[in-house]
Amino acid sequence: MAQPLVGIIMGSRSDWETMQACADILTALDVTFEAKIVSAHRTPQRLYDYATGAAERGLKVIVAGAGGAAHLSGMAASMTALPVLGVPVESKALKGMDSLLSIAQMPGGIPVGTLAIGKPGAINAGLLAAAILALSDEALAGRLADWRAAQTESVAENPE
Ligand SMILES: Nc1c(C(=O)O)ncn1[C@@H]1O[C@H](COP(=O)(O)O)[C@@H](O)[C@H]1O
Repeated sequence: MAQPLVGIIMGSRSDWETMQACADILTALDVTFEAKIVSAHRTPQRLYDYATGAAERGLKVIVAGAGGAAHLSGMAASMTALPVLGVPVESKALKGMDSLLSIAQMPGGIPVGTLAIGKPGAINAGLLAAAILALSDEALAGRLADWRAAQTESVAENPE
């Protein structure tokens, strides 16, 4: 199996429905990734092992999706120098506002690149991870440019 460059982690299996959109984009762009359930709250040792070992294992970007009190991305970012992108998963009680604020409002010094709530955020996390990797991968930069051109092409000018 090819070396994964992006690590998609999520706090619960219930987040997969959202985070699959990130995986789909990476697949479309031919970017290797892995997807794991890792929780700061429920599996703290798994998170510690994952984050501290990520760079050594060859990952280049981590995308972390979680909902509610979403500590996953911030805690991951505290333990690795890799870029961490946070996807606020929509929560039932507060529609993802809790997830968004707990991911975005990091203290200065430990950044998490925060995306939009839900699937749009998961899609954009995939695109942003690809854009980061494309800085040092010309072929991927070309695939990303093609993807964007196809998207532009698909937008009709007239509403009917
Ligand atoms: N926010 C976190 C973390 C974390 O931040 O580490 N671990 C699980 N969770 C979140 O709890 C929500 C409900 O989880 P369940 O559906 O398993 O009850 C999920 O959206 C998950 O991301």
